[in-house]
Amino acid sequence: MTHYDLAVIGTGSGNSLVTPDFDDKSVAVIEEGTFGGTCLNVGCIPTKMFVYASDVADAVRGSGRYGIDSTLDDVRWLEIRDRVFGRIDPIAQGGKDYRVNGPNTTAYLGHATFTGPTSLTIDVDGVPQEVTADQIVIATGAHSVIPPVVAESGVPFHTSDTIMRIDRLPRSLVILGGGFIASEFAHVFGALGVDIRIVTRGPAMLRAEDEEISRDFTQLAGKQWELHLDATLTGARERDGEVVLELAGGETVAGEMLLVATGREPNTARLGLEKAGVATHSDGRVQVDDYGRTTVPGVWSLGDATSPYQLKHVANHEARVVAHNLAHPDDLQKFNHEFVPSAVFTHPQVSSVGLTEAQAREAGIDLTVKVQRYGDTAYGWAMEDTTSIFKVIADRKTRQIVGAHVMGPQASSLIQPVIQAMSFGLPAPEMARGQYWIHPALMEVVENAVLGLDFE
Ligand SMILES: Cc1cc2nc3c(=O)[nH]c(=O)nc-3n(C[C@H](O)[C@H](O)[C@H](O)COP(=O)(O)OP(=O)(O)OC[C@H]3O[C@@H](n4cnc5c(N)ncnc54)[C@H](O)[C@@H]3O)c2cc1C
Ligand SMILES: NC(=O)c1ccc[n+]([C@@H]2O[C@H](COP(=O)([O-])OP(=O)(O)OC[C@H]3O[C@@H](n4cnc5c(N)ncnc54)[C@H](O)[C@@H]3O)[C@@H](O)[C@H]2O)c1
Repeated sequence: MTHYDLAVIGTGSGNSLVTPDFDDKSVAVIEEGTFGGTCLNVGCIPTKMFVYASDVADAVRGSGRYGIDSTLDDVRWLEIRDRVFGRIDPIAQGGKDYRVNGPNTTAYLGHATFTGPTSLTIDVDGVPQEVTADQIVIATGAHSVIPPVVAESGVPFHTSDTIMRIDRLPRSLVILGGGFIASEFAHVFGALGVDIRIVTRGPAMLRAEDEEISRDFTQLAGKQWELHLDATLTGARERDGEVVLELAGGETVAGEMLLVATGREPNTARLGLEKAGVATHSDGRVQVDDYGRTTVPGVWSLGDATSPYQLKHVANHEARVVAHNLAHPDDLQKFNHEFVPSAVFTHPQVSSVGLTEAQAREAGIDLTVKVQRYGDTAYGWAMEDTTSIFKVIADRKTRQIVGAHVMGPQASSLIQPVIQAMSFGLPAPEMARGQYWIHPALMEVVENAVLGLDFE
């Protein structure tokens, strides 16, 4: 039995908990998979590197609009893939080496399970290692949910963990799901020439977004990809080297490969939380208070293991707060989840922060709403844009922006000034008038959106 000041389970955002505050302390860092966790290895970073390549392919295809003739001659998939992982894999390996050989940390490469409130057993290649710690952090992330119909059918399928490493592009890809991961991979593979067939149970894509954005995005998605909305999956089988999904009503959708993107659930089921007394929500997320404390003193949690957001910037924020709190028990900081933005790096990009229009109406806010079309600004003319929108929603009484929802090029960047205004309580008129906006930058879309709010 080895005792530590701190034990961290999971090396995604958990890896950043070993701050200089722990320089003279002993820390166990435990990882059963690839060092660096989801975002680095199978999430944000590789997906966005692929998205960039796919954006370039789309730009080539679309160049005729500007009087430039070009043809997309070839897509060298293996080079695209190896550019991504040639960059990422050494970072994961370097991170692991640093924890294995670095100062004051001991790396345990195996699956951790609680045996009591302050004790863990770690299965390292079949050999149990017993560890106790004054403080333990559960930063175990989440994994893809596989609907039983798919799991029990025995058909081969990919998840986001495996699809990026395939050896050749399929002719066609069936994607089950219509959320973040489905939309991003539809763009990645669709732009590289794969026929995309999306099967999702809802009536629209990206249903968690503002209704107008979800509706407009679904329309554009339908022009790029084959969409099967309102689908109930009843069976799955293989036929002539293809995977066939069977839907209620008798329709079938077939493709050379299947990607399952039907949500992610927290990695808490095989953690022995009941032995520690750590309580979870009904969906498996670890229960924490505003400081990241679980129901057991000395046990903390952060990121996808506990958060409803499942976003890397949230996991990183929570890690910063927990890192502080671990070392400063008399000066605890709170998580700040007030204005959590998100972006979907699909085609076109989508981003959002704050309340949707429907949520704001439901909250009884006296609203002013402006939908600014990119195409009605100078830069939008340069882009020949006809579909992109920046929607901003404000409270007429307080003059504060309560939400923004964007669909179009650079949506993930354009939304940032609104996030800033909301976070620092800057009223919309001051935001619009109190600073210069570079003319004729694309950012004028934001300026005009905020100027268009009606506070009379
Ligand atoms: C395809 C995809 C794209 C994404 N893109 C974005 C994006 O663009 N922007 C964004 O903000 N978010 C994105 N996300 C979400 C983001 O990746 C996650 O929110 C974030 O990585 C969660 O970090 P974490 O530290 O909580 O968990 P993770 O990074 O998942 O780390 C948890 C670690 O714990 C380990 N572990 C689990 N259980 C145990 C155990 N019992 N013992 C030992 N080790 C264990 C796991 O192996 C894992 O390495 C994406 C996710 C996916 C899947
Ligand atoms: N850019 C980003 O920030 C980014 C990118 C990828 C993933 N993520 C994170 O990962 C999380 C998980 O992504 P996701 O796309 O798997 O989940 P999601 O919750 O975004 O979407 C799941 C989709 O699957 C559909 N679905 C669920 N069960 C189904 C079934 N049985 N048959 C057909 N359709 C079904 C849902 O209706 C929904 O459209 C996201 O919520 C997000 O937080 C973030």
